[in-house]
Amino acid sequence: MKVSVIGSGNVGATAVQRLAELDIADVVMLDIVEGLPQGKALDIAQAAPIMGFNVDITGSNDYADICDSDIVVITAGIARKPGMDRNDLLATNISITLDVCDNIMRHSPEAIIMTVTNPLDVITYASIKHTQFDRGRVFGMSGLLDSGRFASLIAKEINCSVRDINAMVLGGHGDSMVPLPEYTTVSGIPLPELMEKETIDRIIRRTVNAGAEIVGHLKTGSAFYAPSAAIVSMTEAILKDTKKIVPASVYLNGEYGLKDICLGVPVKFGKRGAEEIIELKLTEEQMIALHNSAESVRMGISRI
Ligand SMILES: NC(=O)C1=CN([C@@H]2O[C@H](COP(=O)(O)OP(=O)(O)OC[C@H]3O[C@@H](n4cnc5c(N)ncnc54)[C@H](O)[C@@H]3O)[C@@H](O)[C@H]2O)C=CC1
Ligand SMILES: O=C([O-])CC(=O)C(=O)O
Repeated sequence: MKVSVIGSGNVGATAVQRLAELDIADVVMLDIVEGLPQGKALDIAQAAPIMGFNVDITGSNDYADICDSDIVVITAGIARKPGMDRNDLLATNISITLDVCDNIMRHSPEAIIMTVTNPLDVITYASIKHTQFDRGRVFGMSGLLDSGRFASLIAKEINCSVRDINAMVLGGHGDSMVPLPEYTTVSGIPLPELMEKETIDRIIRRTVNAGAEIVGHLKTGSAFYAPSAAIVSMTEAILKDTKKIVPASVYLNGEYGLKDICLGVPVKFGKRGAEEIIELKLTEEQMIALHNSAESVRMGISRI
């Protein structure tokens, strides 16, 4: 098995470290900056004897090295700084992404593509249109991260183990995301049975703002530990064909009443990538929120 990660910055390099420690695939890390992926790859490889993993880690500036990848993860691009919206990254990141897609088509045309670069849903849409790959082979990491944040905040609030929580956040990876308390459970108990609406609303507001909250602390960039964890969880589901269901940004073709857009919905992941979209029964209010989120993604799409 082989996974290539494009972009060796905070998200890319941390994802490579986590992937290496998982010990299930050789990893190529690539960046436009000379020396950066080579140095980080060497550093990670030299942790292998200490941590006990045994996969090859290659750092490169040459796309020939990504040949025959099972999965290519795109993290190349700029990250936001305080005061910026994810959409402010679009102009720069779209041209980077399309260049990366051209190189994937040339050097690893059979690969599954996981996009991470922001604004996530617009970048995923552009990647699908540009590559013309089957929609199961191009999808974005977003909802698993947002659900992880929701779950972490719930666990803190009720003082329980994060392991007992299954959270569900749909919609675009931005301010319009749609956390679903009714589909979020603690040991099988739906959240609204455990918490007052005001408490849930407060946690939802913090979940929606979680990326910006971290940008506000870091000042120089955005989150990467939880994002890389989500990348690796989805990668593992594909490589091991586990059929894990998590929310992710996929191309919708009528599901949830939406067409020709990428948006976060529950997806089953296996060896063919995004193998199946799960259609949840939503209340009218939830459906309106999802469609409003789609509208804000469409505004980004109209700019490409
Ligand atoms: N989908 C999600 O949930 C998340 C998305 N992100 C996004 O991921 C992206 C990366 O974030 P970070 O790693 O923190 O940024 P970073 O600035 O630490 O790393 C980005 C890397 O991309 C490289 N790069 C730029 N242009 C390139 C090109 N043409 N080819 C190859 N490499 C290129 C840069 O040299 C840099 O090393 C950002 O757009 C950020 O907004 C970050 C966290 C979560
Ligand atoms: O906030 C950002 O810009 C990075 C990101 O998408 C996240 O951490 O959710």
